[in-house]
Amino acid sequence: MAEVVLENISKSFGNLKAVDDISMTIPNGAFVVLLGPTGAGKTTTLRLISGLEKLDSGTVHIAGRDVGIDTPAQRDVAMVFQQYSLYPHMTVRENLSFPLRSPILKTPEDEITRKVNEVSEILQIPHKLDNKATELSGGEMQRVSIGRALVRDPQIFLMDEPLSSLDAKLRADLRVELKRIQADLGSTLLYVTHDQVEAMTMATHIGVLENGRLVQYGTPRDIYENPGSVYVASRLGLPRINILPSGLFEGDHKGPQIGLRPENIIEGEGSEARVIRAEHLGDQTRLHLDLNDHPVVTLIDVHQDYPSGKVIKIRPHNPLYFDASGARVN
Ligand SMILES: Nc1ncnc2c1ncn2[C@@H]1O[C@H](COP(=O)(O)OP(=O)(O)OP(=O)(O)O)[C@@H](O)[C@H]1O
Repeated sequence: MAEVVLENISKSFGNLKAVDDISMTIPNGAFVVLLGPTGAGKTTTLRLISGLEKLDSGTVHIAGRDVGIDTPAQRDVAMVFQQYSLYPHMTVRENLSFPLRSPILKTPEDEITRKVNEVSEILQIPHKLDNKATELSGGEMQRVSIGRALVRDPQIFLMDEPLSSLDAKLRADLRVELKRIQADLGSTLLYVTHDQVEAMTMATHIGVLENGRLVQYGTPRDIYENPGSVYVASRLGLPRINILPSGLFEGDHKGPQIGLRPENIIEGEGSEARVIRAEHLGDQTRLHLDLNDHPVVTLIDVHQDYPSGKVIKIRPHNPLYFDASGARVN
């Protein structure tokens, strides 16, 4: 496992800057999550590190070595894609063994058997080991794809939404397993996801991408509590942070836009808001409000009754402030 350092890396497709001057260090043993909407440049960043895509400019160092001219195989990275990439004519066991049989690794047979069995247990597919890859469901194929990476001991794992095609229960199980494996082995991992829960629970660091640029890089807590912009603040937190004109609330304000997460809204005093509806999600209840023609979403006590049309009062508590362009000001 190794530290990976990106220095000023860029990649364009025609006129489009898919990755725009990104510099970041992925520390040895870190679990780094890249967050950003579709098209932000997450997959291209992974492909540049793996060598599947060629850099326009900048450098990638893996374990202190510039890998600029190395092939993907020479870089010794293990990549898991969103779409499964298995050998269809091979069994699950053969698919999982394949990476270990490379002439470079020369893994002994008993070691291959041990690794394949261990990984199939983790991924809950030991009963499918002798099935052909074509005889698996989509979720099973995806687990075998993850397994093909996990049997190896690469410099870095690069994973592109590896859990997105799985059902909620399996996703939750594998989230815990992946984090455990990474922590046990001290693996270095760069992981792309749209799923906030995955990002908050697994990451040691989060990098937020916007139009090919890295706009913030820090711990999950830092990104949540100290976002540098409306854009970053909107990446984490469910329901999403409410961004409103500050003038909707009385008092002095540090900027023209106020950012309110549910924990920043105090009920019972302040500005009047009308209840649109309460959404009962089981473990939480979301309250949709209309505040002077601005929608506001917050959380309320599960047991309280909020009929539509009821008027309540709300006021900010320790809010975030942003300027007109969306940059943080407090
Ligand atoms: N081979 C390519 N040729 C042309 N344009 C490309 C190519 N690969 C990516 N792009 C463009 O580069 C931009 C970044 O794409 P990328 O796949 O890195 O985004 P992403 O953040 O991973 O998005 P998603 O969440 O949808 O996977 C997009 O606008 C995409 O259309």
